[in-house]
Amino acid sequence: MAGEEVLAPPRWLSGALLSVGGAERGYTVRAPNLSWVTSKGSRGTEEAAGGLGRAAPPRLPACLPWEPSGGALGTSKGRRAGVTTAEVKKAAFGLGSHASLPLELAGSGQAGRPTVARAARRVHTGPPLSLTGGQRRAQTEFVLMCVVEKGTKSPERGYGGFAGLTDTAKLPERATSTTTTPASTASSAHSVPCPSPTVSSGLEENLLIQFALGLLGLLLHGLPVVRHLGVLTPMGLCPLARMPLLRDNFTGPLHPWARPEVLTCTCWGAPIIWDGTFDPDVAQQEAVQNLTIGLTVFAVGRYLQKYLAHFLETAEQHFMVGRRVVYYVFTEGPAAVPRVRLGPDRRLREEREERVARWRRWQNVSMVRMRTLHAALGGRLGREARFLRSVDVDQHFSGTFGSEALAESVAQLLLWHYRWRRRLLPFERDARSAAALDPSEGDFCYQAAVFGGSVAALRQLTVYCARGLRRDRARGLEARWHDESHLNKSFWLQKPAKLLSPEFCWSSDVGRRAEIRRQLLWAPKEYALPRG
Ligand SMILES: CC(=O)N[C@H]1[C@@H](OP(=O)(O)OP(=O)(O)OC[C@H]2O[C@@H](n3ccc(=O)[nH]c3=O)[C@H](O)[C@@H]2O)O[C@H](CO)[C@H](O)[C@@H]1O
Ligand SMILES: [Mn+2]
Repeated sequence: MAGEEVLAPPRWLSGALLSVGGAERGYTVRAPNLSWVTSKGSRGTEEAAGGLGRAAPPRLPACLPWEPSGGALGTSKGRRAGVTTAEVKKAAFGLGSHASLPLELAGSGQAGRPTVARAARRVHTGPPLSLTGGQRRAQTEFVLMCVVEKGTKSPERGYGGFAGLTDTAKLPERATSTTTTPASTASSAHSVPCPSPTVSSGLEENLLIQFALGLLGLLLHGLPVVRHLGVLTPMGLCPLARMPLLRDNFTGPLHPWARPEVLTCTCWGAPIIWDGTFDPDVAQQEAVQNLTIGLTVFAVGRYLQKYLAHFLETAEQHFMVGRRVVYYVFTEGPAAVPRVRLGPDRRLREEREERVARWRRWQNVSMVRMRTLHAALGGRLGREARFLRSVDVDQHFSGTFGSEALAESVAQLLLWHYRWRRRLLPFERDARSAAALDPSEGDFCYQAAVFGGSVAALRQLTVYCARGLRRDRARGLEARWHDESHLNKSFWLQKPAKLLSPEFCWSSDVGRRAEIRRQLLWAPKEYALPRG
C-alpha cells in the first residue's frame, strides 16, 4: 500500500520468526559447544586465540576481518612462499580488503609456531575451493571458522596465529585435496553459503505463522499488504557488532551496531551500508581523493526521452557531489541526449551504441548491457574512470549517494526480497541455464539496477555475465530475470566486497518503511509507452 508506514516487528515476534529469514544467514542463533581452538591445536585461552576479546568467547559464530593492509599475509614469509595477499583473498571468495574464511585452519602450522606462509598456502591450495562434504556439513551446522591474525603488530613481522571457533562436538573432516583451483574458474560447487542455523526446528511453524499472517493480511487489506510481511522476518545480526569494526577504504569507521533492526554485515565480512552505519562527512574525507568515478547508464529508444533528463539532473544534486564524475550515456541517439548543466569536475560522454538499438525487446536491451559494458571497460572508459557504477535510467536520486557506496565490488540488495529466506529468493532455477542456482545456493538477492566496483572487478563481472547470457541464448534459454539472474550468479561466486541496503534503491511501489531512511528512487513503472 503506497505511503503506508510499516514498523519493525515487536521483539517477541522477531523471536518467534527467528529462523524464517535472516537467521538462516547465521547470525542470530546460538551455536552450542563452541570453544576456541588455537593454532597449536589445543583448546585455547583467549590470549592464545589472538586476544579476541576480554569477555568469555562469544557464543555467536564470529569472524574478524583481515587487516585492510594485508597484515600477516603480506609478510616476507608469505612472499617467499610465493603467495600474495591478493591471491589468498581471491582464492578465499575473491574478496576485497575484508575477508573471513570459513575453513578449518586450526593446527595447520608446525607445532608451536605456525607460519603465515603455511596457512596462506593452505588456503591457496585447498579449501574453500575444494571443500569436502564433511566440511560443508560442518559449515551448515554453524562451524564458522575464521582466520585471525596474531602477533601482527608490525606487518613486516611474519608470524600468524590462527584461531577459530569450532563446534567441538563435530569437528569437520580435514580437506584432503591439495589441488589448486583458480578462483576465476570457481563453479558454484566451490562457493560456500553463509551458514544455516542448527535450530531449524521452529522453521515449519514459523512458515505457517507467516502464511497465516499473509492470509489474514489478504483478507483484511487486499493483496499489497502481503508484500510488507517481509518486514516481520528478522534479517539477523551482524556478528561483527561485538568485534573490531570493519574498516573500509572509502567509508571511514563503520558502526554496524547503529542499526540493530537490520543486518549490517555479511558472513564473509562485507559491510551492508545502511544510513547511520557510516558518517557521510568522514566518508567524504576518507575516500581516496582525485578518483574519477564513472556512472554508466543506458538510455535506448524511448527510455532516453522519458527518463534521462530527470536522472541526470538529480544525479548532479546527489551523486558523488564534490568528486570527479563522468557520466557515460549509452544510446543510439546521442543527439537527443539532454543538455544538463554540469558542476565543475563533472562531464558527460555519449557512448554511441548502435548494437543495442537493434534489439526490439526491452529485455534484450537490458541483457546486452553486460557485453557492451565489458567492451567499454576495455577502452577509454576503463582508462578514464577508476570506479564505476552501472545504473538503470528509470530512476532518480533523491538523497546523497556518496563515497560510502564505493568499494572494489558493490552489490545492491533487491528491495522486494532483502528479508526473505534464501530458498524463496527468485534466482534462476532452470538447471540448464548458466545463471542457475541451487536452492541451497545464493546469499542475497541483488539488483541489476545498481552495481559497481573497480574497473578490474567489473570487467570480471561483466564478462562472466555476458558469457552466461551468450551460452543461454545459444541454447534457446533466457533466465527468469535476464541479466539480473546472471549478476546474481556471478555475485554468488565472487562475493561482493560491499552491499548497499535497499535504502540506496527504493521504490514508492513498496511504500514507506520505518527502516528505509534515504532513497534512490525508482521511477513509477509506467512502461507501456517506453517499452511499447
Ligand atoms: C530495478 C531493477 O531491478 N532493474 C532490473 C529489472 O529491470 P526493470 O524491470 O526496471 O527493466 P528496465 O525496463 O528498467 O530495463 C533495464 C534498463 O535497460 C535500459 N533500457 C531498457 C530497455 C530499453 O528499451 N531501453 C533502455 O534504455 C534502461 O537503462 C533500463 O533502465 O530487470 C532487468 C532485467 O529483467 C534488469 O536486470 C534491471 O536492471
Ligand atoms: Mn529499471
